[in-house]
Amino acid sequence: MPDAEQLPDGWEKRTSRSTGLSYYLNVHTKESQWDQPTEIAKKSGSNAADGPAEVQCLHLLVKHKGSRRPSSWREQHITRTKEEAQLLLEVYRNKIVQQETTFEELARSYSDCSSAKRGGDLGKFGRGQMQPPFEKAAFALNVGQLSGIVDTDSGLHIIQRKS
Ligand SMILES: O=C(O)CN(Cc1ccccc1)C(=O)c1nc(-c2ccccc2)[nH]c1C(=O)O
Repeated sequence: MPDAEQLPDGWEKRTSRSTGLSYYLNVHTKESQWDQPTEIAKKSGSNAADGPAEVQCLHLLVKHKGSRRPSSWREQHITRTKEEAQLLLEVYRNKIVQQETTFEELARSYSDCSSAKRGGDLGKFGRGQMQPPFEKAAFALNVGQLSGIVDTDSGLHIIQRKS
């Protein structure tokens, strides 16, 4: 059983401002996770030879009033705050982790991205195609893994890598 305060290299323990819950931040990829890490934090893009040329991911985007385009198929004028968006995504993420529903079902209903109609499926993409924070998080995922909350100019996302 790992010592409660002893974290593997590359991780920091943080507290969510919206929920007060503790989470863990990978200082290299800036990606967060709820589960206490047991392995050294993965470095993004550590070696092109080791990373995949492209990945296929699902994502669920929750926009907020600070998003670059605070409008979507769901809501013409998005006024929620970033904190409210974070809270929503934490609820969605927990539902997926608890297997109460599927990523695709939630994305289809609640994602503010046009990919909602495809269950959040973005298809395959390579490096240089997505916003840097999104790319870093997506390429740091193992196949099947669910990201923490990822912050881009479009809004807040959770990402699941499919291949
Ligand atoms: O950021 C902007 O200025 C406007 N965008 C970019 C956009 C707009 C329409 C379709 C795809 C991307 C979005 O806000 C946006 N970003 C995304 C996005 C962001 C990261 C990864 C995948 C999709 N989807 C959307 C959308 O409306 O559907």
